[in-house]
Amino acid sequence: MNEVVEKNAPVLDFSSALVQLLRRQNPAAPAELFGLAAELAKASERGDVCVEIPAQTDIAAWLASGLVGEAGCFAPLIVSQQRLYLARYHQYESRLAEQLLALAVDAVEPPDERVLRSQLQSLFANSKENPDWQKVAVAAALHQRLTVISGGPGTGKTTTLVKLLSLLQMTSKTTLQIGLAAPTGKAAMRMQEAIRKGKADLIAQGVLPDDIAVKIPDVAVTLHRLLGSRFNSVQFRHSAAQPLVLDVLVLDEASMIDLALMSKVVDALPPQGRLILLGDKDQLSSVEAGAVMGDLCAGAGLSPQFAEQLSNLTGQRIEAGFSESRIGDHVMTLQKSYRFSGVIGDLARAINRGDLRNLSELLAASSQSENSALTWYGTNPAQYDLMGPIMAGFDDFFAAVSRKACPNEVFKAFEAFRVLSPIRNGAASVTRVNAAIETQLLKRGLRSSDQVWYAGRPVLVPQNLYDLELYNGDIGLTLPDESGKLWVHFPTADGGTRSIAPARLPAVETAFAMTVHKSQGSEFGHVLLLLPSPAEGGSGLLSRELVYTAITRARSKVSLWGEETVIASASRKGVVRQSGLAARLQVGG
Ligand SMILES: Nc1ncnc2c1ncn2[C@@H]1O[C@H](COP(=O)(O)OP(=O)(O)OP(=O)(O)O)[C@@H](O)[C@H]1O
Repeated sequence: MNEVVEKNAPVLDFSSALVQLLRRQNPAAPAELFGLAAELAKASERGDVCVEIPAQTDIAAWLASGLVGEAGCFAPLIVSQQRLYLARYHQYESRLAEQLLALAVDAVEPPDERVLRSQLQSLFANSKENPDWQKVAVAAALHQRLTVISGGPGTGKTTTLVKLLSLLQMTSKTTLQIGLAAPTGKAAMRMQEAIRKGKADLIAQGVLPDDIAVKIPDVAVTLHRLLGSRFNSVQFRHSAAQPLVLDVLVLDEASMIDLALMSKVVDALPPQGRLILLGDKDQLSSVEAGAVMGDLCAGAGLSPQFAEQLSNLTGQRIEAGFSESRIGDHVMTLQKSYRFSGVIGDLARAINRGDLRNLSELLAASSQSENSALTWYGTNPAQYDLMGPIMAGFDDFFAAVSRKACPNEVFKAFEAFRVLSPIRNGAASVTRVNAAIETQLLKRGLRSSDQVWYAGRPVLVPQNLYDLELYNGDIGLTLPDESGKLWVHFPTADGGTRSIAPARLPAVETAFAMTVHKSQGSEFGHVLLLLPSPAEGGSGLLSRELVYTAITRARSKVSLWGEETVIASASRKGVVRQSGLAARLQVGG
């Protein structure tokens, strides 16, 4: 009988399920506690790590209920620093903060300052910046176990990394084992391509000797692969008990790494291992809970002693900053973009700063000519039939599919253009655009109406599929073999592709258009960004970080579809994720 009741019971959302569980444990607990627990569950699904507890709350009564404990207690909910946490998030956050602070104070063998000064001089001989923050970041990292390098697109994070790794190898008595990883397959692939290019550039400039270059790896893996994911388990093979066998771990696209994963990576770092994080603190936070990169960079500034040491090493005047953070000396921000000198960079900056006047001028000056780097469909966006520009954007891709070009070539053509939207459903959404494109393909005879799989169907993997070694966000392209049989090709780390039968991929989504969140860690030649108005249901999701992230995915062209008021209000709205990590890293935290 019980079984029947269970089977027919409605499926509860997380919030109701949590409250039900807590009520079962102690029905007499304070009503406000159940209320805030429900809010906490909902907030955690939005990406918050905790919620603030109202000032007048009788926390003693909550603790007496047995449902809430203080740090270190065994209870479903934890109260800490006037915040309420789900126990596991509290564990991740407090442990990560402790480990980062320990890494920050842990000394490394200091390099010979005289030698380092001359090595920096030769590596940055062509530098025209003063101060050159790339040089400062390298000089700082040589003295640290923990270094965070934040910078917008094209600010030279990878270039800086290659110089840093070469100096680490040059100054080490033994060859250092260096691991390179990124949160998604796409990001790992981009990381290794950028490192290969960075190495080649430095070799060509004559500042990276061949014997050092070979000691800098140029193969990057996903974080899940690095840590050793296990089938059906959230635990990894590598942890504090079985640390990674590495001297230096570099993580790219750190803004995409959520609290739980970051905590597990740092856990798996071996004693004496160095951690270097690269990312852009202004981008969207991770899909899962936390805002780790933003929290690590919050309130950071250089201490007077370290600023002076860096001034001596770099021969440049480095100002100390007022730091609220205990890891302020470990956070380096690269300022100058070497990629975006034109309108895309200006637009990204205007959005980031909420500079509405500049934004308005840039939009007004945009043109709808093919060659313009910024096209704006803004005056009454609904009047535009976007299918023309969208299909034109995929012209080269469809041509490559039709002439049965090799998978790598088809991938290259696909990377040239992408439609991005903040929303999955509704007008101007990912689903709507993908369906409209598939209708066009039907009209052009490139697929038949009953065909889910067709030559040229791009697909996105929406979750980790460990048995297939595919990860959330991976993109595959459906292409026929010589006999006409369809296979889905995925890029591999060695620059090739591997193919999987469509039948093994039941849950994938068509990916001509994708959400801005899923586009993180990728880059496309031309991005067409759809920004739905409040009436179209998109405004709640729009934020400065989202528009900035979307725009900076574009290498050479951005097409923007949305009213100026929508873009302006997004750029005024920063996303604040509730988290206690920044506070734990703060002076006195
Ligand atoms: N100091 C510099 N002087 C001149 N060009 C530079 C400098 N630093 C980087 N670049 C060039 O700028 C481009 C972007 O550099 P890099 O790939 O290192 O940036 P990034 O911040 O890693 O970019 P991404 O946004 O892709 O993560 C490269 O072509 C690189 O050669």
